Amino acid sequence: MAQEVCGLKAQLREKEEEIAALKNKLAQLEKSRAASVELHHRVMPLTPLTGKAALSNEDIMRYSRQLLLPELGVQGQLNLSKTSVLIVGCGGLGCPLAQYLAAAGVGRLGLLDYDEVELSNLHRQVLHGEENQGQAKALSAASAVQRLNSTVECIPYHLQLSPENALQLIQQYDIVADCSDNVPTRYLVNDACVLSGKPLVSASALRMEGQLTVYNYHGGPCYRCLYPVPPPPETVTNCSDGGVLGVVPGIMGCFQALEVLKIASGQGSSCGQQLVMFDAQDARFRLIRLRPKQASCAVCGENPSVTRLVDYEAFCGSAATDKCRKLNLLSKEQRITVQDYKSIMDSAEPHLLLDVRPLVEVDICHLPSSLNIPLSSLEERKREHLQLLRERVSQLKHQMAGDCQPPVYVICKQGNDSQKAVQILEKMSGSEVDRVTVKDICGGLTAWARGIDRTFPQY
Ligand SMILES: Nc1ncnc2c1ncn2[C@@H]1O[C@H](COP(=O)(O)OP(=O)(O)OP(=O)(O)O)[C@@H](O)[C@H]1O
Ligand SMILES: [Zn+2]
Repeated sequence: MAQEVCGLKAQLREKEEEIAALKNKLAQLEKSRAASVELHHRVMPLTPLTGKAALSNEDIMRYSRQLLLPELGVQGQLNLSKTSVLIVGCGGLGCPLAQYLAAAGVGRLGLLDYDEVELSNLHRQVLHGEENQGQAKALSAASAVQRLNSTVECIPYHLQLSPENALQLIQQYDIVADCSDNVPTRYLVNDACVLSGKPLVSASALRMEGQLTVYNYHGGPCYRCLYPVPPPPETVTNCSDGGVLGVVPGIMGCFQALEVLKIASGQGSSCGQQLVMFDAQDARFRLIRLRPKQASCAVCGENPSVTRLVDYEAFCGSAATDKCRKLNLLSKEQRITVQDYKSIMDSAEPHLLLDVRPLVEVDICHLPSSLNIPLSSLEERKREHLQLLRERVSQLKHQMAGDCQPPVYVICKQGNDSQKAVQILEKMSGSEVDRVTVKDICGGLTAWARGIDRTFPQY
């Protein structure tokens, strides 16, 4: 019996040593993986990418299923290994794009993003996991991509693409993919690609729709040829305002990967002069023939006025990030803070709280006893909604002393739409709504959740 115990103890010791050795090996592997994806905070000159002269047996096995395609073949695979691709934005489009390019064996991937991973990114930015929250998106994406294919050289840039760094960066890559989410960055990437002579595989996705085009490719148009003037900033919707079904950027990012792979392998893209429009609701793709390259284009035309990168935020009238789009439409007197509103609420002073978000957002969360009239209904002067507003105001009037009118406080998600609503209500005539004092609650429900009630949901 004692002998048996001794034997078991020895076995246990052996296993423990084995586990310790494995743990050690794992730690070393983690360390070397982390080292192989060192984060770049500025643009550095890269060594020229040589690619492979021939495929190894391991390459043949790894890429065997695509090597079998006559459209790709060995030469196509070797071409991929010689190609570098810069991905601008490691979000909903950039993640699937980077994943498929790495899996397919592209030689070098530049992964650029200034932002960090947030919980609300995870439904669509599929290279990032829960444990990556707070980490630079570029690093998180690069680590995931390296796990998938360690033979691909990955260069994560934790910085914002700007007129100061764009040319130096883009000149070092063969193909550029625009996976960003704002108009100034789109013009910046376009101009830098035209000035450096690089094809630009560009896509976008919002709500249930996506679009894709390849610009500046084989004599085709550039982004400016088609959109010489930026849209007014207030007409641009982003994912955090309009929402997006995660799989839609997933499909469009994969589509970008397809076009990049076709260009890189030598097959060429057929999207140089057409716009692909994807409608997820109807499960339909539509192809629209685009107008050709314009002789009058400011950057790629015959007499270009844009010969170096300019100030794109000034040109577009909006910031090159979608984080802080704060409108400032009202005077100080027309606005109150969330703290002011909390005091009004606590004092039980009669008032009307008007929530101007779309119904779908009110269903997610709302403050008690608010009246919901979406901004669009106010803009369209929807009769039944104005009637509702009149009724609520007159009910409240009974609680007021003398002939006083109850004040109306307007709230939305971030305090932009509520300002527009205040302007609309102030312009309304007495026959539409009674004369009332209308004020905006600065920063909306986001400010409420951050400054007053930490348990209130943020989205
Ligand atoms: N000029 C830029 N330089 C670097 N990265 C950029 C630039 N402009 C946009 N991006 C990045 O492009 C990505 C766009 O992806 P996406 O719209 O899916 O993400 P998001 O901005 O995190 O989303 P949400 O709007 O839900 O917060 C973002 O990660 C953003 O940080
Ligand atoms: Zn052009």
